[in-house]
Amino acid sequence: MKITKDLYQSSLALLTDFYQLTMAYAYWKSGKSEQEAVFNLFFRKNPFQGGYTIAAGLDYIIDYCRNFSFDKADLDYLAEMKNADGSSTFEKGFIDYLQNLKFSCDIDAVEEGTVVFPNIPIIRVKGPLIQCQLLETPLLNIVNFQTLIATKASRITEAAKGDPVLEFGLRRAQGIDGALAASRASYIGGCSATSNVMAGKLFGIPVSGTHAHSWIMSFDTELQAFHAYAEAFPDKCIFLVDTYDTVNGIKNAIEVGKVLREKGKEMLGIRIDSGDLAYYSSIAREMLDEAGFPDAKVVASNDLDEQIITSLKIQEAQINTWGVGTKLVTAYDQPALGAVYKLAAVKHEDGRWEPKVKVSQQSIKINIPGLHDVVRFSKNGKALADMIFLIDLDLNKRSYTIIDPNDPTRRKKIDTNSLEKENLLKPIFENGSKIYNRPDIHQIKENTKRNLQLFDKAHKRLVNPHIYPVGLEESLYKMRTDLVLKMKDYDTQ
Ligand SMILES: Nc1ncnc2c1ncn2[C@@H]1O[C@H](COP(=O)(O)OP(=O)(O)OP(=O)(O)O)[C@@H](O)[C@H]1O
Ligand SMILES: O=P(O)(O)OC[C@H]1O[C@H](OP(=O)(O)OP(=O)(O)O)[C@H](O)[C@@H]1O
Ligand SMILES: O=C(O)c1cccnc1
Ligand SMILES: [Mg+2]
Repeated sequence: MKITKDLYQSSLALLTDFYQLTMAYAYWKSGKSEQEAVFNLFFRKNPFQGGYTIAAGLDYIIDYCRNFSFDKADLDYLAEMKNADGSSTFEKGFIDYLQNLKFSCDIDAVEEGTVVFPNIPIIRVKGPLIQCQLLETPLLNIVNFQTLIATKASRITEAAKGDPVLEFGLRRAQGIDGALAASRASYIGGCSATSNVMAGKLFGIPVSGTHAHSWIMSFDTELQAFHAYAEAFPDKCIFLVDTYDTVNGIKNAIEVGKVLREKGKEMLGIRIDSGDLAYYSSIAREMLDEAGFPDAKVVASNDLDEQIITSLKIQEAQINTWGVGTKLVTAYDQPALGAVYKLAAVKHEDGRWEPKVKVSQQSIKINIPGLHDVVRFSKNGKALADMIFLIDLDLNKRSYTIIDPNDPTRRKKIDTNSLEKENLLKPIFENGSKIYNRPDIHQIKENTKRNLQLFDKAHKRLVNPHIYPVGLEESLYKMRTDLVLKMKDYDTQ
């Protein structure tokens, strides 16, 4: 079993729901497999009751699509599948079809690190129906998790107000692949480093850490343990001070810090992992300052999340660096994003695109039909609104009206005079060939930072954020409403 990022670079065509394969077979049987279609991947609600979301996962998707093929073992497995009556599930002609299948879709997507909102297409896939369909499950699997964790990391780092946040989650993450993806997404979202060494090696994320209580406990005294650590790592000493008695632990750290200084080395700091973190961090700060260690940092950990960090900031806790594990990598308070992937249009033989809609009792569940794009309007470096529009719309008009897809009374008129506009969907694949230059992980992280600066703090606050306007351009809104009404009539006939 390969457990590295290479996993995404081998054949993973079977990493899909069985129904994608049964639909693929039925598309093939009914002669529809090559019909062109467009699917959009989007989510309906920002996670964590927040006001924004950070897109992540595209790099994995690029690998997935580039390596999209059924290898011999995959095909043998499918050929062996039987129906209840003993007949083959998939006939030989279909297995041969899959053997020759080459990824040939166009994919447009928002770049990783982009701030996104409900209803915006994060990924748009255009191509043969059968291929678009087979991509549904893996695309959702990848984007849902990494986007969720990048968003959680962003919230946690926003709460830390510029202090470094170290991701310590590996031991509590959802399995091996979940841990690796979480470390990657946490870095994209704003964390400074990870304790996960394999993530460091695979993705180029900085690796860092301190030491555990077991190190202290393995010696007769805490002081002996600190001295021994200082011998081994004179340049990397962050002493964990709370194994027995926190105040005494700080005293011991200072004592060893002085010995280090005599050798021309500086203790980096201390870590506190239990008790009242506001109280003990303030005591630590005072003791360190008084002893002549004003540059020594106070690291805190212990079941932290954005709410506790916010509270500790309000209490004026003297914490410089935050170690966050469990609640970050498991997205503890909301374990899934809920992004979906929906058919938006199919192309007919005469070249005409037909928009498609799924009617639902819940208006939030009605998708946005047709071939559309999304543009972000901004002014003087501040984002004002996002507009989802049909791709043949004239983008040089003086003004537009955007309408909330779930509430037609929420509208906004956009006078485009002196506004900057950016198309959020960037071309990634054209006819199956990658045309996108992938940024490295540090550039993606920078993109997150740049994107967040575009948004007013009212949209970024953790509780009851101000809703950022995202709407359908009027003519798209009308087309969608008409189509829903038409499909409802059709149903009741
Ligand atoms: N001043 C504080 N304000 C708000 N939350 C805090 C504060 N200090 C610590 N916490 C949080 O309270 C929770 C529990 O802390 P508690 O004092 O119970 O430590 P603990 O878990 O008992 O320590 P130990 O590891 O020794 O069991 C943790 O999530 C911690 O981050
Ligand atoms: O608290 P998290 O955000 O998950 O961060 C990681 C935690 O992992 C370690 O202890 P561990 O939880 O293994 O043991 P402990 O709680 O008994 O200290 C570390 O000391 C942190 O407290
Ligand atoms: O390096 C650390 O301090 C660390 C690493 C993993 C989990 N908790 C703490
Ligand atoms: Mg713990």
